[in-house]
Amino acid sequence: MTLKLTDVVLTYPDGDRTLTALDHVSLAVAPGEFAAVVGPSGSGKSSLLAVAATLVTPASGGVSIAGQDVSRAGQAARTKVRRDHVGIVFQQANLLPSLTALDQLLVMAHLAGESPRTAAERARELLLAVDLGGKEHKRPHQLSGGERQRVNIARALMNSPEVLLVDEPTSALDHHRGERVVSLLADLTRKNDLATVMVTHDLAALAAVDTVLTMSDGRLAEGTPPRAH
Ligand SMILES: Nc1ncnc2c1ncn2[C@@H]1O[C@H](COP(=O)(O)OP(=O)(O)OP(=O)(O)O)[C@@H](O)[C@H]1O
Repeated sequence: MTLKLTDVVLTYPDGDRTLTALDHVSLAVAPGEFAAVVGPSGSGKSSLLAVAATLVTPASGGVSIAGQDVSRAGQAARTKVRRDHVGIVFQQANLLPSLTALDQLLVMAHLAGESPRTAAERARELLLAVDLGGKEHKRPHQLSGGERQRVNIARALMNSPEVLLVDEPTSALDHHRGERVVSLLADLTRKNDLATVMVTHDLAALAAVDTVLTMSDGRLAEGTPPRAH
């Protein structure tokens, strides 16, 4: 399993008490599997993504990414695992306003110390894969919301991650653009053998996923997605 959470408990201080955001959560996502996480506001979806992204350390339980146990790893080791194996797509595209689509991707490679030539090749391939061939030199304000989200996805794949974590990718998009982004995520998951976890409120998006995980009060229940046909 590429992403594995075992009996994870995450708590936050809440006045003189503690709030349990994740209450003994276990999940496993295999390469090529597209999982959606749904559930009411405050049920723990973002907390689950943050733990899987190694951005927060749970109070107890195991977190394994691409075969590496990161639950007891220090800050530097967690950053390395994140940089080498995890792609993260946030809700808002948060692209840098002055950079072209191509440069948004190259910044990532530069930060990772990759050779500019290999990086440029890979960045062009990824922009083609998200259907933005010909738009490499456009800046964010020259792109539609859906196109910006696709740049965001391509950027998350620059480090060739095994795990892709996606937070509400369709919330700023109309139905048609949202559908396109979700079907692109499904394609990329299969083609690149990614273990993808997508938090969503968008019920239409569930037709494209393999697994639906439902969070409620910090607990997780697994179900089968409704099929369109
Ligand atoms: N940094 C924090 N400090 C304290 N409590 C937090 C923190 N982050 C989240 N919480 C609490 O943890 C619980 C789970 O929050 P989380 O953001 O994971 O829910 P969510 O399902 O993603 O919600 P939404 O759909 O509204 O984004 C909530 O009760 C929230 O108030």
